[in-house]
Amino acid sequence: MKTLIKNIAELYTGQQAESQKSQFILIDDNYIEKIAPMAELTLADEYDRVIDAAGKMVLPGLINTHTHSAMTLLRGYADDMPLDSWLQDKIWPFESEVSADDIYWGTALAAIEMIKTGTTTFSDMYFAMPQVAELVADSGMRAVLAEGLIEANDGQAGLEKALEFACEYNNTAEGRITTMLAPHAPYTCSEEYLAQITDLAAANDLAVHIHISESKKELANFQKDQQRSPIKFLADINFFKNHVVAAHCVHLAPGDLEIFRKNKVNVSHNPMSNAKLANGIAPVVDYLKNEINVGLGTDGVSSNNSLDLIKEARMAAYLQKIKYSDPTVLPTDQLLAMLTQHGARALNLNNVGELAAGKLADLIIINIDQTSFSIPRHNNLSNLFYAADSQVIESVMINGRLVLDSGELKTLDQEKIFYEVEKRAFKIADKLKGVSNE
Ligand SMILES: CSC[C@H]1O[C@@H](n2cnc3c(O)ncnc32)[C@H](O)[C@@H]1O
Ligand SMILES: [Zn+2]
Repeated sequence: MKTLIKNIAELYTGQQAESQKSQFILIDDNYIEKIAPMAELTLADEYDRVIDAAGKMVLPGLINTHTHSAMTLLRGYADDMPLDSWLQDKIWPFESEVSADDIYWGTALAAIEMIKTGTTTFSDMYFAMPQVAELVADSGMRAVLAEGLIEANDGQAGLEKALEFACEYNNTAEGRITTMLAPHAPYTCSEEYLAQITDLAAANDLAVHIHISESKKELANFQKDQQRSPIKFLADINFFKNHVVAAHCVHLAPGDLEIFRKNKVNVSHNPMSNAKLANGIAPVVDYLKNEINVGLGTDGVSSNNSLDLIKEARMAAYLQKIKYSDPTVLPTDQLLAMLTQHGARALNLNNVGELAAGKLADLIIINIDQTSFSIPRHNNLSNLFYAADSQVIESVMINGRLVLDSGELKTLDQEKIFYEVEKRAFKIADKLKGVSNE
């Protein structure tokens, strides 16, 4: 099937720094065949369906480099707490009651939210990955999936299962699913466990997704117990020999930046979660100055509490401007690059993050014509990042398929998903209330 997106008022391809006016995109099944000015559209450009993008801006689909999708089940369940007690007293007890089916439905709710806010790819570290993969297949989304490993809970059996999942599901769902290994953090996995994961990742050509240096306490505990930072500890065990996506990376010790630069570590910056849990503001400007690749992530919905990457980018810009007392840092073109090309690089995805002939057709169509946020149109990217809400996202195409068409979800049954999530989340919360009241 061939699709023509015509009359695009403003197009950001990611390949050219500047936007282009009045363009068309021709898509052949899941690949972009051609992008050119409308004046160059000829009868030779054949197509089966047309999307009229007059008054619309088209961007590459947005990429969430770090989340725990099914944590939608915990939205609003545990707020305003510090990381360690939030995890130990509220999140982990709740998660111990969550079933594989609950995770399917929680991920479905996440997919609704991601699609409606323009996310086409997400990187998930959570439990019950076969169910997450099923939802990804059903929803039409693109995802990088990894079974999260906490050594005390998962041990060797969990590691075997995670590896089996990664090998079996890599490149499935028409290529929309790729996989990684995901040790949770250096404070929940021992040196031996992390070394074993490092070797298994290398042997199976898998990238690794992990939380690192999220809180001040994590850095202080490591320095007390190990006389080195978590990043130096990981470097010492050769953890960075694989492609690594490191979430958070808020607190660095001297030398850590150089370790990241030398080893080409990819940082997933999660400003909303870092702010809400009061973990601090990551030194993103320093990462960028050192040519360290930075993508954006939302983290899970219990520490955010949404999956909206436009909001995330806005928060990233504001916090970096404050941290460095410099309003020029993280301008809107940089935000877009972090959400698209840099995110794709972080996730080891070569064919998304940019719009060009030969790339996969993952894109979003934004209304810049009839929303108050979009007028006046001095600068549409500025309006998107500094003014808009997700209402401006009109259509979302993933792998050449419209999953949101003029505001209508095409792959997911929203009513059923809302019902299932509400029912399942309350059931777990009620059970835990019973336990703590006894
Ligand atoms: C082993 S699956 C992932 C695991 O991580 C937990 N989690 C969610 N957010 C954070 C965070 O900000 N720091 C550390 N761990 C986090 C999640 O609840 C799962 O248990
Ligand atoms: Zn996380």
